[in-house]
Amino acid sequence: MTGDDRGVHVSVRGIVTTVGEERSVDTSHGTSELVEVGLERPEDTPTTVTLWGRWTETAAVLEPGMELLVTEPKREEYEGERSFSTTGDSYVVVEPDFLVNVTDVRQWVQCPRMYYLNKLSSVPLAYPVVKGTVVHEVFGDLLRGREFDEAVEDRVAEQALELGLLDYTAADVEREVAQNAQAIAGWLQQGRLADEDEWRSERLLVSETFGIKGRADAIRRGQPVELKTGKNLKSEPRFHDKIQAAAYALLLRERGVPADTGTLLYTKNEALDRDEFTGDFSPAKEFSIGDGLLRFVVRARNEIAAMEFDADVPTGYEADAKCEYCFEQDTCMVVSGRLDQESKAGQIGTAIPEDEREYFERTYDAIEAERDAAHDEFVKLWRQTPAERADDDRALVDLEPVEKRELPAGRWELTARRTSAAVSKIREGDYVLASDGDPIRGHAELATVERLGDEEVVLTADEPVDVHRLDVYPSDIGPSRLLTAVHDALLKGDERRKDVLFGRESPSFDPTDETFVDNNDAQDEAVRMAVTADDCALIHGPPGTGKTYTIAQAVRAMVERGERVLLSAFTNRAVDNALEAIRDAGFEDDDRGDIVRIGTKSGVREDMQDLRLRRHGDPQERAGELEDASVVAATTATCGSTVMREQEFDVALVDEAGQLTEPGTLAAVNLAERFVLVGDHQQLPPVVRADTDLSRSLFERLIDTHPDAGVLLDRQYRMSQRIQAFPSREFYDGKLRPATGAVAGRSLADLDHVDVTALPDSLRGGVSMVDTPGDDGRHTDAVEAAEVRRVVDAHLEAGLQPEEIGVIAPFRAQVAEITRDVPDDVAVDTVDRFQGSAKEVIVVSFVASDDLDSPIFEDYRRVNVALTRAKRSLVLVGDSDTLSTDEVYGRMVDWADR
Ligand SMILES: Nc1ncnc2c1ncn2[C@@H]1O[C@H](COP(=O)(O)OP(=O)(O)OP(=O)(O)O)[C@@H](O)[C@H]1O
Repeated sequence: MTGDDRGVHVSVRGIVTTVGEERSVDTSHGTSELVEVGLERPEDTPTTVTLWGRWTETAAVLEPGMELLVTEPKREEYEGERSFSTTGDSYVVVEPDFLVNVTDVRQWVQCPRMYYLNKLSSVPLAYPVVKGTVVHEVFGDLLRGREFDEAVEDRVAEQALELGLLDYTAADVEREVAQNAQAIAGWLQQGRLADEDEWRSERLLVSETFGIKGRADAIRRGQPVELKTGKNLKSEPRFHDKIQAAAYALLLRERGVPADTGTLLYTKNEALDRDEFTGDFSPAKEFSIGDGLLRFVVRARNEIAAMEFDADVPTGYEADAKCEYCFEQDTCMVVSGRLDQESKAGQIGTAIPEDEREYFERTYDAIEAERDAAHDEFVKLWRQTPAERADDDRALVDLEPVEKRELPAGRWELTARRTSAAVSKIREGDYVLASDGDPIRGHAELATVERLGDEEVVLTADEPVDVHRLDVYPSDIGPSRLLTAVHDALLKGDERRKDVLFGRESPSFDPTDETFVDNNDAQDEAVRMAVTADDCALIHGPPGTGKTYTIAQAVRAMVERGERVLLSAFTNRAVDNALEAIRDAGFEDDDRGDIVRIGTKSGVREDMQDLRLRRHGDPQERAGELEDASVVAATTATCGSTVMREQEFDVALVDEAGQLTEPGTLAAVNLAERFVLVGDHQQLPPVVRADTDLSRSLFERLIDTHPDAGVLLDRQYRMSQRIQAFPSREFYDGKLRPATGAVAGRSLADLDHVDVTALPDSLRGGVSMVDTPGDDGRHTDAVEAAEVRRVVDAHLEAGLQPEEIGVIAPFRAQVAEITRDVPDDVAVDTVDRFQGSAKEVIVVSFVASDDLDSPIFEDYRRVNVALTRAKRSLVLVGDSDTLSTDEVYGRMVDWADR
């Protein structure tokens, strides 16, 4: 038993070991089916649970290894053995930690194949979808009391970019949306007259019992309301629409709200011409939600969870769906044909080659593993205590609500005071769960972090909430976009491109003897390859070798040739750095074309805001700005967005390619005829949650497969020769050299404002080791932190400016410990956040007193990044004995200690 044996919410939970045959038995209520399931329980004895009646349908999808939860079971003792069986109140949940979206359940009920297709290829840019979004937003606005015309106008303007790309004018869309919204407004009005309506819009509901999550369009007097922008002239809502409302009712019930009625609002009904049709024109259709329907929802959800357990592919035979009436039939047949899958609709076209199918399946599984890992993050919202969440840097706790201010459009600005200087992953611009202290069972709202100061945090949200806690919102949009990228590359991609990606053909180049960079041969060659590549070019740039500079020269040369360029990178920072270099190269002055930066306000750096494409406004203007731009810059994640997937480029240039997964890279390169990847696979690898081969970048694989398409930038403009020596030898086969004599000879003594004689002898050598015994802290080391502070102070006293000094530590806790006592302008951060930047002086705190069990040591590439941030002086602080237990770090200590 988990939880309280005698409590109300009793349940039995375990891992399935055996699934018996279905049997019929005669009971006092007639004949009934049953299946016995063996369960292993982590902290209890193994047991058996008998699933009765329609729960045998769930038993049919069960397999050993799956986790099973049965609520409200009956307990039986027989000859000392305890067993369980379902009761009339029970729910049976397969893999309860796998969170299925309500919209997925709806789709699955329509056709399991449709659910699968939707996973592979996210929603394309299409007018009905955009209009649907606008109507939903207007609905929310009306609920919050916003004025009708203003809401329609503003929400249409918000979708200007999408609408413009689809060639719709604002006036046309406003007219149509107004018609749809009229139905809602009228219906709302009736409720208001009765003066008993209690509404709230867009509610996020996550169920820890049923493994379901979703956002209900609205809750009215505790009952779910779903909006559909279609018509329905029958008196009953459509079955799959009912399923959606019923799922929300289930989640509300879990919270103790007695939801038993669903309402579907078909907004188009009111807009129809009544003379043409006969039928039920009322937009709102209510239906009652009984236990049978709720159990149906859970069984459908179980089918999805069971299928995802071993990443099976549904065939469509699972459902009664009629393929000939399905508007997805063609797509379904094409996907079945290309991937040689069995499907009810049948196959058309020829299958992609064996190796591509194998790649597809392997990558699909790896992405699904990422999705599972994202789900684990959700589960932590209720499994971990607030303190554990805070320790994991995934929450800010102990906030005190200060103010709730209503904003003009009915949204809210929420201010809370921070009671500690705790660190977390939460940043300005992030989407977070703002809650009263319990993000799952309490009151929680999805909110945007507008400002995050040391004292205060300011958020905006649809509804007011007393903010006591913020949690990172574990979105799974990432995996969905990755799947789409793989689908687009393999099923829709160009054949020649795939020949190159799969190593069947070598990339070709169209030679030119033009010179692009006159003082650096490797850079010159890199730009030449980038400009003349028919398929792809790979630029390997170790630290400080002018990757950004090379990218700027390449983009300039490409635009000069009349090409349209997509400039992308893993992080916003790299995108903005590249743009800065392009501007520095005089791009705009030459009037060669426009640059457009796509990103959120908080994601884009201040000095690039003028390039940022605004989304609000007139459709034709917004779309024109994007379509006319000769350079479009965005992160690779944004390249997977609906709008970007519609764009076409001659060439995609992707920076930080060593940090991108294969599908992450494909999201950008899918949009262009040819591509250039720039990166360094000896620095940080792709960040992935699950241990799969997604952690190897496409860049690294292609450098291996097509060495001739690659070029190494071998001259670095950053580090003194003394600093460069070790990383060059260990990580770049000794090929890295200083670009000039001046770079080679760099030292603190060159800086006019620095008096080197004021530094202790031990810190004058360019690379130094400060040996500390350390303390026993796991994530912090106070002794080491104190030493780091002394080193920083010594440099400040010698005249260095705080902003010329950087400190790198492996854990955020150590970062916080050090930050407390050094001046604000000294940058203190983890390796991951230091990649791509450099300082005159870098101090590295290793926090290793007993073993090398820390993120910085997981991978030599992290240490490489840490060591190569320094220009003139590098100070390593740590326990040299512990460090020397590893061969590479032993050599590092010898080098530093020289
Ligand atoms: N060919 C060149 N001639 C003169 N200066 C150059 C040249 N290439 C690069 N530089 C200079 O070297 C410095 C480092 O270049 P850049 O920032 O492009 O390096 P990077 O490889 O992008 O660095 P990181 O490793 O941090 O990504 C810059 O100040 C840049 O202006």
